[in-house]
Amino acid sequence: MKIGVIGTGYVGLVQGVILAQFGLNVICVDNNEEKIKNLNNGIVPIYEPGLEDLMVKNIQEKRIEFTTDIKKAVLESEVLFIAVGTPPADDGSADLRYVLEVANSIGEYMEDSKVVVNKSTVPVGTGHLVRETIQNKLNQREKKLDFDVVSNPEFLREGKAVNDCLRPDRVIIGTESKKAEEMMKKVYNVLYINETPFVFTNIETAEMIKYASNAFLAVKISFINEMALLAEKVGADIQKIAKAMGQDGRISPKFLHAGPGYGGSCFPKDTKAIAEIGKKNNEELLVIEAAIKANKKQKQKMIEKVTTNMGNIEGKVIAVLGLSFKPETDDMRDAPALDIIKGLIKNGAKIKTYCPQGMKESKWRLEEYKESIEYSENEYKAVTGADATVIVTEWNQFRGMNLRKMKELMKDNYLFDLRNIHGKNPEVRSLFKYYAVGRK
Ligand SMILES: NC(=O)c1ccc[n+]([C@@H]2O[C@H](COP(=O)([O-])OP(=O)(O)OC[C@H]3O[C@@H](n4cnc5c(N)ncnc54)[C@H](O)[C@@H]3O)[C@@H](O)[C@H]2O)c1
Ligand SMILES: O=c1ccn([C@@H]2O[C@H](COP(=O)(O)OP(=O)(O)O[C@H]3O[C@H](CO)[C@@H](O)[C@H](O)[C@H]3O)[C@@H](O)[C@H]2O)c(=O)[nH]1
Repeated sequence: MKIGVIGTGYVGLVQGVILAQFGLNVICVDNNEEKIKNLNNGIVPIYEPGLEDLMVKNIQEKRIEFTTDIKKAVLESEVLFIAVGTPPADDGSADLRYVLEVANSIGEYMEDSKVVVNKSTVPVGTGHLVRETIQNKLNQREKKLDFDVVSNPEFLREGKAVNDCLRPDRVIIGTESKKAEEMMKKVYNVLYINETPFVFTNIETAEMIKYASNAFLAVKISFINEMALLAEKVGADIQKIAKAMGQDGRISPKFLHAGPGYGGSCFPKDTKAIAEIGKKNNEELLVIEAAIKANKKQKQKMIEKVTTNMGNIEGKVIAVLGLSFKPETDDMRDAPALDIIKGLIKNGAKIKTYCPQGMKESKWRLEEYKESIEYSENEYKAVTGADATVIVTEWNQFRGMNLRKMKELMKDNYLFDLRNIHGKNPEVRSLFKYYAVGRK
């Protein structure tokens, strides 16, 4: 069976490679020529651990190919995955232009029956919009062709995407067609026969499962962040609170790490998108809206933590360690570090920074502030001469830093540990003026 995957970003590329790894023949399409050129040379354009090796292996075994030619992919594939971006529009709703562009191309080029699978995160109702778009194109071409639409949302986490796709917690298949359902069982045969839980449902439910899952996790993070702010005020310890809460199986310890607020290409965008869906359907989603507000406040609180504890930061040098929104990714979309750096610069600070993967993209995202930012070769160079160090992202190499050396290199000894990674080190409080999140 040949599978077409349209869009080779964080989701499409990983999905394409994993389907090839499952033994299917895959053709991946992107309209970004440079991306396709790199992929054809075995170069993965993103940082995602484990992906390049698996991709190269599948290229060599001739199970995966890359092209900019969407017509070829449509003609050759039985099943077509749509995995293009759904970025936020100005009002926070999901911008469906890329999804519908692809649906249009499918309608334009298909010559036989297809199963069209939506992997992008999309508002409820998009499955039907995709169907309508394809059908309109077929009508224009005066073609009577059979096709099915399936919603198959993706739950991979960046940095762990390969494992998440190889061993998903569950696979959601939303469709009204029995034939399409059977086809999807074949696509995911390796998972289906190996006890991965499958949920078969209608398109609307599948579409909403994705938003509900992301929104729930975002609410959980905003909740623990709010508890952290209170813990600081009353002299409690958020890490002990989270651990004890998590020991209740109904709560679970996951996603209870207080920090600088959630970021990334999904939680910020998807919480806003589902809040908009609520408004459009006259059902205000109060809990999710509160989580969005709390997340904005959390980032502001991190800036205040630095300014109030250091006093005036005008002319001070602040080392920011970690730029990407989480470790093991180069993704800078909605990374809290961006807001924190901007806030510190607006208060007069100069920034020295280092991130293992986020620096290239930060340079253009922070272009406007470039006079106030110096990018360093490593974490020790970044802290050299700094009045304060702010750890924004918990890359392992920052966990393993030699704190004595760090202190010696710094000019003053403020350490703001926004991920609570050094709190248990007995030396940290004697070496630094140490500030964590959610504990004194
Ligand atoms: N990134 C994640 O961790 C993640 C996880 C689950 C779901 N999602 C969802 O999956 C979707 C894709 O996310 P992503 O992070 O992979 O996005 P991305 O921006 O990394 O990749 C999208 C790709 O689609 C390509 N594209 C756009 N229009 C095209 C067209 N008409 N034809 C061919 N290619 C086209 C772009 O060039 C880009 O390479 C989004 O809806 C997102 O919300 C993302
Ligand atoms: O206890 C926690 C857990 C996470 N975060 C932050 O939350 C954000 C998102 O983290 P994570 O969920 O690990 O990363 P993503 O790669 O954005 O993955 C989320 O978004 C994807 C896109 O929709 C989904 O597929 C995944 O299931 C979902 O976890 C990051 O800024 C984290 O630092 C915290 O602050 N505290």
